[in-house]
Amino acid sequence: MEANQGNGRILLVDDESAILRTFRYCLEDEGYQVATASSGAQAEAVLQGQVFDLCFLDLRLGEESGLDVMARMRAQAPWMRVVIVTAHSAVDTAVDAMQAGAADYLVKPCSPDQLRMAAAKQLEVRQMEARLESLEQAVEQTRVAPESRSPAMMAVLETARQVAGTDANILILGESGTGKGELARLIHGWSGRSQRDCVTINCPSLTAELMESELFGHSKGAFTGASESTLGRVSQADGGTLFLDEIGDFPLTLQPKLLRFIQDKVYERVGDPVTRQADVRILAATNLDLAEMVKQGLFREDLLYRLNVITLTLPPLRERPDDVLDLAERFLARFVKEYARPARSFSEDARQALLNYHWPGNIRELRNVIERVSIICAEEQVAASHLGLGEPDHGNTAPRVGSNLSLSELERAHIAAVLASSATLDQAARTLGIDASTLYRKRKQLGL
Ligand SMILES: Nc1ncnc2c1ncn2[C@@H]1O[C@H](COP(=O)(O)OP(=O)(O)OP(=O)(O)O)[C@@H](O)[C@H]1O
Repeated sequence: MEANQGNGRILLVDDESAILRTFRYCLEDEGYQVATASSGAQAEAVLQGQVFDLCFLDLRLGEESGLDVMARMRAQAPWMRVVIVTAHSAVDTAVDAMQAGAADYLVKPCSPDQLRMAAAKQLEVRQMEARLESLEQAVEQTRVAPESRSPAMMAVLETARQVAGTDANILILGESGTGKGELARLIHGWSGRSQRDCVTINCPSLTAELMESELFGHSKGAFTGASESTLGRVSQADGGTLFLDEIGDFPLTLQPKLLRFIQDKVYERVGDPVTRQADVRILAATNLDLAEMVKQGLFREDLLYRLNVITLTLPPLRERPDDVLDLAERFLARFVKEYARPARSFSEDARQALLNYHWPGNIRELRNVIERVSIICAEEQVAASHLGLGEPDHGNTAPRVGSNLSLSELERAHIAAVLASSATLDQAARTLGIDASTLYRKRKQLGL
């Protein structure tokens, strides 16, 4: 519980000024930031301007129904934990409040120790909740240590390590599937910010309006459907790192607001004029040619110069032949363990096939191929025929409607062909008749 010492923002709501004063002194002594309100309306006004992790709420606020006040506060700040403060005689109402979403209750009069413990307990939960998302992302896949025998890759890793500890913004370039997201998470892990979150935003998946509220948050009622306030990714990344994946697809109309945030570290939530600050290190990645996009008026030059203080370019897998077999072996070991399958090694012809293939989908494609082979290979040794890698044939063997293909194979081939002939993801999505976020997910899913 000591981990929370001094690290929590607490709102006290009570109509008795003596209680507010005593609670405040006790909690400020612990190093917490404390604000007070003596009515529901005042509490809501305070919540408009500041973010709190925890609220101690007296349900008896004059004429107002404490449960209504709690419901309004929870809609405004759903992340905030609420502890009900109640007299012995009103424990029943506290129990109702807990059913309505309060985290705990405290019976008055309480000792300073009881108050401190109640605060520490809730702040610990709040902190754990905030970290859960990033941890889930991290454990989703056991990451293979970033070892490489390729000189180009070794140079990138070396520079990445050197600059990780600075707050310089980094732009990571490379073809799709080369591991840009992976490198961003490594840089965060090597930086002094690793105890805080590395928050990722996938730029193509959102329209300008949704992106603004995703990034900066919004207040309740800011637009139709905004029934609850949200904190926004920038606030979530405070003290940590914000990774803007596929920055080339960041909405042009929103680029000035991102630029201002990167320059001045200040922002406003949608529908809320209060200017807030966040200390966030920016990493961005793209497989697009941003300089060319600047020339075409599709990307702001000033934003590009803010993002690319350091540029790291990941080599495509076909230029890392030394790493292909190492990676393949590591993926094989991992997937056969995961699926409890018999394959243990690659035959000589399989090794040759892995080396001869061009890997247009880079590490992502290699990973998908090895995952598939781990499942289908019933022998100890994987043969070239299991891998099913032929050089891409530009002759007349392209999948055709009505040929001997499953629906998903046909879908994959069609999406790949449309992507190859489209200038942007948006254009490809329009041709395919799906929205960009669906296309984005499908690309990842199909390893394109
Ligand atoms: N060094 C590595 N070791 C193991 N797996 C890796 C490594 N680098 C990347 N991968 C895996 O390859 C896949 C693609 O990586 P990642 O998403 O980071 O690529 P990307 O360049 O960001 O792709 P895109 O541009 O499509 O977003 C992921 O499944 C990732 O886990």
